[in-house]
Amino acid sequence: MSNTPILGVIGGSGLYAISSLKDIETLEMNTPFGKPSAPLVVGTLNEKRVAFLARHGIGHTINPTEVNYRANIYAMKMLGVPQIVSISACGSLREDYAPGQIVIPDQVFDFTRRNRLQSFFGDGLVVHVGTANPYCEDLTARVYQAVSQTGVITHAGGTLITVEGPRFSTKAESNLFRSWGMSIIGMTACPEVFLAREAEICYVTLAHVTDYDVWRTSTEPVSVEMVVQTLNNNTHAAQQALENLVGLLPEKRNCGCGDALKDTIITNPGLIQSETRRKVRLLVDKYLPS
Ligand SMILES: CSC[C@H]1O[C@H](OP(=O)(O)O)[C@H](O)[C@@H]1O
Ligand SMILES: Nc1ncnc2[nH]cnc12
Repeated sequence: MSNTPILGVIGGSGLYAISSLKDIETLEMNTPFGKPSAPLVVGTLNEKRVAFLARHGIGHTINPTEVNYRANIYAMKMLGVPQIVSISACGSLREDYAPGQIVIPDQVFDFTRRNRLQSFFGDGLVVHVGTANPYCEDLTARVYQAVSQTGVITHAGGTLITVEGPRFSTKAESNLFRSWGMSIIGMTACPEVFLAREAEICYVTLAHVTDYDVWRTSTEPVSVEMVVQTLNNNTHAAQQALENLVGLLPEKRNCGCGDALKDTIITNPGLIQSETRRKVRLLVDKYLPS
């Protein structure tokens, strides 16, 4: 078996480890963008190597604004991970997406405010990556199949709005997001999904619906207790879905994610500083003259 992980899993609130991983290696990593949220844990799941990372750190010490999203995605890239599933706790902005169910969104809306670092590039290297369809459609189909097999009610599609947090929304905000057609709400999808695209890694969010946010008059407003309680009832389903998913992953990707940076570099290669290039070598070397 190759030691290169076939799948990366970024676990969010309530998912700090994959209990069924075997033959584990724990890797303290460093990247040109700093340290990831926690050591990466590589282990075997259903006969395939999988890399796991706890987004908020062990013991949940890092809030959504403070997560070093660039280091987390770059660390996955350094391991050679071709596809990532993000597990995320989300509020529902629709009546028919109920707590306890799972949503696989197909769009995101970035409503973050605190200037989260959105790109690996800059410093004299200008890159404009396409994000019209931010989620990998091939991986989405497989994740949907894997989750459906668990028996949990699963919804394909919907727009995930990312708010800055760490506070939950006001009723005015929640109702506005509903009027905009948003389906679910979280605090971490952006910029993670965009950085995965720049790293040419397929990316999908598996969203656990944990609450109805604050808009629904007949329901208590979201609280941490509510989120944790719903997640605790659902952790087993997420782990089972991951086990199913590794059995459904292709040996070779057939989507376009692996070439996402093709024709996106607009800077004259002769003007790129060697220090800048060195930092993102893993991402751009195949597109630049040596
Ligand atoms: C604990 S409630 C709010 C918190 O939960 C979600 O985290 P993640 O997306 O990492 O599962 C949400 O985005 C907030 O960060
Ligand atoms: N209602 C909510 N708003 C933002 N992030 C969340 N994570 C879980 N529920 C949430």
